[in-house]
Amino acid sequence: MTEQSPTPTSASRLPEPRVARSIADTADHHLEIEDVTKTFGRGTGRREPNQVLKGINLHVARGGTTAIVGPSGSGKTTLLRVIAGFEAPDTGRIVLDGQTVAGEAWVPAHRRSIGYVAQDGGLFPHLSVGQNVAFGLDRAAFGGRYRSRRAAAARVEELLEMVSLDGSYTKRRPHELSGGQQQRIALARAMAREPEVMLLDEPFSALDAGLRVATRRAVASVLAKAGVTTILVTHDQAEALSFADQVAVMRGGKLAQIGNPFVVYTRPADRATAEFLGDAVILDAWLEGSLAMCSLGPVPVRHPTTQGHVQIMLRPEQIRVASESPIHGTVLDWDYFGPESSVRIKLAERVGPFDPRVPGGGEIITIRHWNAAMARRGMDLALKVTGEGVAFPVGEPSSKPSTLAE
Ligand SMILES: Nc1ncnc2c1ncn2[C@@H]1O[C@H](COP(=O)(O)OP(=O)(O)OP(=O)(O)O)[C@@H](O)[C@H]1O
Repeated sequence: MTEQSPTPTSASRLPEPRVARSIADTADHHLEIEDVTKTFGRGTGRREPNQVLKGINLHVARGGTTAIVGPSGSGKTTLLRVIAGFEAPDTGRIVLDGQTVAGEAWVPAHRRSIGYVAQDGGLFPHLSVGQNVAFGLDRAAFGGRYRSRRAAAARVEELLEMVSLDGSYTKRRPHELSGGQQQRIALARAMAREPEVMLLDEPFSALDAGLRVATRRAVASVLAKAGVTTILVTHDQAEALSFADQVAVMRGGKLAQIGNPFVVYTRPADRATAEFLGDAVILDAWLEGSLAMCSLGPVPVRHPTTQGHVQIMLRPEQIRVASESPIHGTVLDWDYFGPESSVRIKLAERVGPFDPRVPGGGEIITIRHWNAAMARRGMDLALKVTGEGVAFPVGEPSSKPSTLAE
């Protein structure tokens, strides 16, 4: 099967997720989520019950950053709300700092030492910036440290400074601020209670590309300095990979893979995860030992779990244009993105007698190249693969709609 083959797409046909060991397994756990399930609409009204969380297991290391990434409707926000205590799980257990907060015991949201920043920031439009931040300040808490007006005002200024906004902002109203500034104030308000865990629910999604990166960096730096354990929910794979030291890929109410960003990107557990986390070149191959023979030549595979006929996955940046190589392809077309181009190439067809162990070639692949000038239609390119591929069993469903599958 080439990248162009139509592939089954319905979520129900996706394979059962395979959960890799988490890097948090060996760390000091701040948060443990064990076998958590949640169903909405059970026994109420005419709606069918909808099981949104189907047995979630996740360990979060103290002071670490975890990104939960997955397509829309996969249950990410529901999981955050269960962690925060806004929803109770049906089964399973949540342990926060060694204390069970959901399961055999129940600790309400306001007693969990968890901060929450929503997608739109959720600032009160009728209150000034200072009043919004002060709202998060529990003046009776911390032994009444901020009970006096002056102490509270000083603390508000300190919190604004923490998110790189000076005291002149206190009198402004939320509508007088940029989206990025509003998100930083929402973070300051959530930080006012000095939570040990911060939950961020797509807080950067409404910002434009440049502001998004800058705000994400600023927020990450504030949380890291304060040593707050952070969980970010996003459907943006690049954001998840760059923000977190642990990425949990969610699909259909389950975690398909948990691991550090490099591992989940370069060694995805299955084809759907591979395609969700970035562009993937998927080719038919014949695997013997740890070497897969495909139309791009022999490609090493790390820890193969199967042999014989497989599909091999490479990232486009692993396929380079070489000055000399026995592997050839012809440029079909390209998309220019400024710093690089996406180049579509038809691989040469193999000549010679049929052999099931040697792919026939002719697949269409997409690679990336920095030099737009080299991409001329009909041009012959010599290609070579760098690094290792990942082998999947033949016929593993794709996560892409068939109309988008290349
Ligand atoms: N309170 C609720 N009552 C009934 N159904 C709900 C409720 N909250 C969420 N759902 C359903 O649960 C499913 C998962 O929703 P959820 O918001 O957790 O997904 P998500 O992965 O965060 O999606 P998105 O990225 O679009 O925000 C959806 O089908 C949604 O309609």
